[in-house]
Amino acid sequence: MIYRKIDYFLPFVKDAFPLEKVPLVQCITNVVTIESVANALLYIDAKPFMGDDPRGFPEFFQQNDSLFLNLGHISADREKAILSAALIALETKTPDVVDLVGVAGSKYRLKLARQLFELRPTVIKGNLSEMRAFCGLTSAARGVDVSIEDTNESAINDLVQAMTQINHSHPESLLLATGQRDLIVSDGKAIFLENGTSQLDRFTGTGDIVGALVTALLGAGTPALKATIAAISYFNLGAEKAQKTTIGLANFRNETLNQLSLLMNQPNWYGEIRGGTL
Ligand SMILES: Nc1ncnc2c1ncn2[C@@H]1O[C@H](COP(=O)(O)OP(=O)(O)OP(=O)(O)O)[C@@H](O)[C@H]1O
Ligand SMILES: Cc1ncsc1CCO
Ligand SMILES: [Mg+2]
Repeated sequence: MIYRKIDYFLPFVKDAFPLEKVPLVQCITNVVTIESVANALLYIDAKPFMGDDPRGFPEFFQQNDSLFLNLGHISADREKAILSAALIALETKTPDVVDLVGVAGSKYRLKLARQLFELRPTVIKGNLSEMRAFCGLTSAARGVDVSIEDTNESAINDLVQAMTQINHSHPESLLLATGQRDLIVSDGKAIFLENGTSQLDRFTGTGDIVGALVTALLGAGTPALKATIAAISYFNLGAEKAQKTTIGLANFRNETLNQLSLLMNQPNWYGEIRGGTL
């Protein structure tokens, strides 16, 4: 693990915000956090569209700039809709992000995730426990959150190795695993980021929001690695700021979301990025 100075990260964050254009981001996402995801997109000046009915897809895909597919809330119908949207994204070269919510504890989600991966999403992401399950490693997760046992040094090393192998056979897709330390594997390169605060584990939808922010940046024309590093750093540095001025989780949540619209006005918002290469 080599820590890198801010100069290493500058090309990935410097001009990422404000977005170059206002992207229309189509989201098929879970009902738990759908409103937070839509508002988070609006706060960074993207346009959300929660269009999940396949009857609308031919029209939606003429308008959208990118697609967010989140497995947090699945039914037989939604599974069909997600697969059909991923196929159209491949055909129309619409950049897309697959969020592996719940794959660690749900075999049919894992099966769907593998099917979606064959359709070459631009980015595939999950928390550390979800990404372990996706890579075929044992995962200690219960439900949708990271399990502490999946976050120690040796678990992280195994995961980076497994992600690198998968990236080798599927070079079109960037892999992202989130948690206290975020891991990114793309083009054979492995990068880690360490911003954020432990309270981010204590309100729901943080991973969903990060997934949607990556999707918005892709929709604005940002390449995958830059979109991923910029989205995570922007969200996590906003949360660090929120933590300093709030008491209580509901206020922290509110201020973290508030920072999505504010942080970009600070010229050096990325100055405190911590991370490096693996
Ligand atoms: N303990 C932590 N310390 C610092 N940052 C964290 C921590 N846990 C999560 N984060 C940050 O919070 C964001 C969401 O990551 P997390 O792994 O919690 O997603 P998730 O489990 O998919 O969330 P959800 O399922 O609630 O949407 C990421 O940007 C990550 O870096
Ligand atoms: C709590 C929860 N359950 C299914 S999806 C979801 C939101 C976090 O992704
Ligand atoms: Mg998640």
